[in-house]
Amino acid sequence: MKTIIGLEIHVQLATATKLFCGCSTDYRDDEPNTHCCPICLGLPGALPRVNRRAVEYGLRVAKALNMQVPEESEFARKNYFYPDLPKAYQITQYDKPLAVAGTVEIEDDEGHEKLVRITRVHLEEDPGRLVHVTGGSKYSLVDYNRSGIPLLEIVTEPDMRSPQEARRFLNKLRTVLEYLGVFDGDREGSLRVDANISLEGSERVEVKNISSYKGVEKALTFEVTRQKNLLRRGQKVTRETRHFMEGRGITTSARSKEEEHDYRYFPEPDLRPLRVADWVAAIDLPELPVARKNRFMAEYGISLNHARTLTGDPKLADFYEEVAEIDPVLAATWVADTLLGELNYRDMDIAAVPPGHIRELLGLLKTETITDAAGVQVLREMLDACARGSPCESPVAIMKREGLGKATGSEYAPIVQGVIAANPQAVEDYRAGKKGALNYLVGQVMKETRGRADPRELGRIVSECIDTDRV
Ligand SMILES: Nc1ncnc2c1ncn2[C@@H]1O[C@H](COP(=O)(O)OP(=O)(O)OP(=O)(O)O)[C@@H](O)[C@H]1O
Ligand SMILES: [Mg+2]
Ligand SMILES: [Mg+2]
Repeated sequence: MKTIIGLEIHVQLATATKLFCGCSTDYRDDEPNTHCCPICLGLPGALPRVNRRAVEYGLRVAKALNMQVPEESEFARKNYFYPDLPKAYQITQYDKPLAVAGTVEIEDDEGHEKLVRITRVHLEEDPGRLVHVTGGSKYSLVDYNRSGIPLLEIVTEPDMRSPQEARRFLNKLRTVLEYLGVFDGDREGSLRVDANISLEGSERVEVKNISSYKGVEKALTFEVTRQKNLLRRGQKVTRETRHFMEGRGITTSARSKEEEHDYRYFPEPDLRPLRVADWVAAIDLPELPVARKNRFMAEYGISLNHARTLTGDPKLADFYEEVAEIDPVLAATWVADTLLGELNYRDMDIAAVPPGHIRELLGLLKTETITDAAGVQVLREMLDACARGSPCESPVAIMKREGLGKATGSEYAPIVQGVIAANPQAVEDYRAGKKGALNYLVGQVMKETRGRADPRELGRIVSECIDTDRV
């Protein structure tokens, strides 16, 4: 049974001020209702003016998603009565959106490239936020700091065929938005998704307001199972809106289609239509993820996997380019595999790592001043210090302090002798032709030298020692 998924994504645009007034959007640590004015409070007689930057950001997204920008687009009033909306209508766009008909390339479940069509993008204002007081209170509080924050709603065609595809689409979209610099992914609630899902031939269900990618994938996976079970039992899927309960990983019915509001949309009389089609041509886009990935492979000679990982986040890609010079392939392995793994383990951001230090470490590795194993130890020491907020010690300093420089032959000759003497069985096995025995002996020496010996060199020396012994 074919699964059909379409998404509506609300992106919070990272402008300094709100969509229709000059109130600051940076209210994160501030008291409720301190970023408001007559316009975003919807007081009678207040008139909105469109934030030029928000329109520009919308157009950047439109251009990056290969969309068409019509000659004219228009704001509309969406009427509903709820305390988060002081005007009793939301200013949004309805039948004349900012842009239409785009595409995003993703990988399907078989690993092939496929296009997800974008139906439209439009600008709208965020409503306020209701705060429900716990403990059986008879009232709720409302905070209008968020009221009027610019949102870009991106609507896709129902082109995704599995919850995993939906997740990959969102990842891709998020990367593009970060490259465009129109969106601050670290801000809570900066991307909220309504996920529509149906099984071929049945009604669709809309799961509203999911605030994480994992949440979208989980909610959709739950819905696939729920809807299949209904059909298996001979029941029907009803057209309805559902909520996702993040904690329990399930969706629950919110309202059926018949209970939907009639929003009585009409053109916003206080704002003139936007005529911005010409503006699009003048917008310069930065290099986007696909182009950057291809350039990384061509320019630095690195693998597709490394290029994908490194360009998946613009900050990481910039970081890589800052340290790539000495040896691009070595740098790709260390940044994409080792460093990223160590950062994830510590829940650290790449921004906390000084590129100069990684360049220095790569230099030590390249000149074989330290071994890979000792390099990892140096890196860990360094990141632990950064994570504690201590000054970030340089790799050379750590290497010297900890004595992690590559061991010289004369330094580990006695250790090799000791290991050979202590493991006669392994020596015997090696002589009998077992390759694994040599690796074991080398491992023992590595352990005693704390990874400071070069394993290849060591292999040669250990086997030489055993062979000489024999004579
Ligand atoms: N059969 C379907 N199965 C799954 N998704 C679908 C199906 N048909 C349409 N969709 C998706 O549902 C979404 C339709 O959103 P649209 O805004 O047009 O309508 P709506 O959900 O009724 O309106 P709104 O949510 O704005 O009140 C799109 O993302 C589209 O891809
Ligand atoms: Mg919808
Ligand atoms: Mg909508």
